[in-house]
Amino acid sequence: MRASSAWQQAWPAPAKLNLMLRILGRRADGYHRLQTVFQFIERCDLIQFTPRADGVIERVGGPAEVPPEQDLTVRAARALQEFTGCRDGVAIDVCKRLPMGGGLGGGSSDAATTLVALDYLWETHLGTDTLADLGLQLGADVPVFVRGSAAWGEGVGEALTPILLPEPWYLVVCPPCHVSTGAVFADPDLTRDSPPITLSRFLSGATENDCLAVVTRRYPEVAAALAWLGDWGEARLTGTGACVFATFAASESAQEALMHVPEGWTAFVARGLNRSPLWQRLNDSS
Ligand SMILES: C[C@](O)(CO)[C@H](O)COP(=O)(O)OP(=O)(O)OC[C@H]1O[C@@H](n2ccc(N)nc2=O)[C@H](O)[C@@H]1O
Ligand SMILES: Nc1ncnc2c1ncn2[C@@H]1O[C@H](COP(=O)(O)OP(=O)(O)OP(=O)(O)O)[C@@H](O)[C@H]1O
Repeated sequence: MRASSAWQQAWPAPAKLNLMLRILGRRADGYHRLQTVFQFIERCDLIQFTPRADGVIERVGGPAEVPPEQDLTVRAARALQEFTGCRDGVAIDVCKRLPMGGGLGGGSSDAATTLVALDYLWETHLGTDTLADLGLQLGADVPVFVRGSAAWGEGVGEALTPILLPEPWYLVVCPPCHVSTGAVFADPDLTRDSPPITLSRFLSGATENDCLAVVTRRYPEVAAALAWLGDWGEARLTGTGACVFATFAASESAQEALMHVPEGWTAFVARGLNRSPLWQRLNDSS
């Protein structure tokens, strides 16, 4: 068991954007078959892990609205402990900076960072493939964060092919609503029969998100954010929302747009990343 302390030693859990999202069909278990493109952004939650020798897993800090036992960090730590039979425990402190229910995958990323960090700190040595499989049991978005590469995603989002994309600046706008991913995927009006496309079709401009119509009907705030952002560039929805984003070639132009975001919406500018900062953090430790 390796020691870890101070916030400077915190592990990053970055957000993701879905640069496009197609829904090809629904499986017997209710999950949907997708095609999507994941890219990370440099905006992160931060998580501090303090290993304990007594086997106890506890969350000592985190979002008040998520009870500790339901927190994906705690659930990920328990899953790893049970899978490996490891007798170590951990105190987990989550500094939440990503909006929840925003389609940025914050909870999934927190789970992935917990799996990767504890696999190192507990010296369980499962490695990426097994951690990604374990993560998939916690959420469809967890494997991409475990693997840490921008990717073309298929299956339920777990069949991942790493890709290299331009790394532009994004303006991400978060309207004041919390989208339930489950409710969007359960909506009878959801498009579920999109024909599959190739990566090159995406690269030549097929960037639709099949959740858009249902999300904007259920959440007018998302429609308003898309309309506002559309004046600055091509406005897209990430995942099931609520966040929307647009691409900028230069940080300055993204910052200029940020200054005009209407009051009441949170927003930030962040660089796109093909490699998750989680892996840089792991390399710094090793
Ligand atoms: C929309 C995306 O964020 C795109 O990256 C993901 O597909 C959602 O990933 P996630 O939040 O990790 O999803 P989970 O926590 O596994 O599932 C939340 C809910 O979304 C639905 N769900 C999710 C992923 C998927 N491929 N099909 C689904 O139908 C399931 O009904 C589930 O009840
Ligand atoms: N550490 C955590 N951070 C955020 N949410 C968590 C966490 N643990 C559990 N949750 C639960 O997961 C829900 C979804 O949170 P999350 O921030 O991942 O949404 P999201 O960005 O819409 O995700 P996705 O794009 O994967 O659907 C929250 O509403 C919360 O109830």
